[in-house]
Amino acid sequence: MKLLSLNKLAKIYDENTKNAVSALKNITFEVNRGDYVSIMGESGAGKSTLLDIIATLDKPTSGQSILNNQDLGKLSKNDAAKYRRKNLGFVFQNFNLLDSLSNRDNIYLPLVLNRTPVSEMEHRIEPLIKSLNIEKIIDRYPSDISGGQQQRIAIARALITQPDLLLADEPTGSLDSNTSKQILNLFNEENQKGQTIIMVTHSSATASYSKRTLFIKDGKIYHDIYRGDLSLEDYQEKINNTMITLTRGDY
Ligand SMILES: Nc1ncnc2c1ncn2[C@@H]1O[C@H](COP(=O)(O)OP(=O)(O)OP(=O)(O)O)[C@@H](O)[C@H]1O
Repeated sequence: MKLLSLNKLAKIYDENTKNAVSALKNITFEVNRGDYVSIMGESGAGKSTLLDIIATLDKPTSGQSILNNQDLGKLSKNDAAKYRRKNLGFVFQNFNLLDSLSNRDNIYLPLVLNRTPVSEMEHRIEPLIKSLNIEKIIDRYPSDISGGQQQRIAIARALITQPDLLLADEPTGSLDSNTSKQILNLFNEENQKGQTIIMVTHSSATASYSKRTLFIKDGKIYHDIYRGDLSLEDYQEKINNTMITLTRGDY
């Protein structure tokens, strides 16, 4: 079932000035519920711009981004903030946890902002504590735990609102390769439980954990590949080969 549709999406920064940058051009694709899509491309290709538009942090110059029948470009700033808190979860490269709050309170934060009753917050955090293996650190503070543990707390914070869509921007960019694998395995577990995920990454190893990889080049979709029955290694090789042809196309 379709969750997200991008229709002929374009973004021009500083339109009608001599500094105009055409960051996205005619982007059209759909994401189904339960999909796990990674977005790859060289620096400056338009990945962050695309993620910002899907995240309702920015608006397209033309075209539409429709999530669950809601045209995101039509939301006012206030409504976009409410929509984000209710329907989207975010995981960032640098975790973005608040040091002044305990890990538990960091996880509760989006629910506090949504005025969720305490009993409901306690009910929702329990399965996350178990599945993300954060029992031992839940009442400590972000500055007292490792990067991988901080990312687990950040994932719990993103999932506690039970978002339609989890958006991740280089979620393993600050982690060593073993810890990255653990975090990516957690994403896979959540995806197997039905969580839809879109993840921006520079790393083919990271992208190989997803079910589908979209390649962006110069603001356009260059390629769209599916893992299908491929092993992690074979899928990573396919992603690497696509990145090589994408890069070579410059010359
Ligand atoms: N706020 C802005 N104002 C003007 N131009 C911008 C702005 N943000 C991005 N751009 C330009 O839009 C294009 C796409 O940038 P974007 O940040 O989306 O690329 P990216 O693929 O995410 O790159 P990276 O991998 O380096 O983060 C680039 O040419 C960039 O310079």
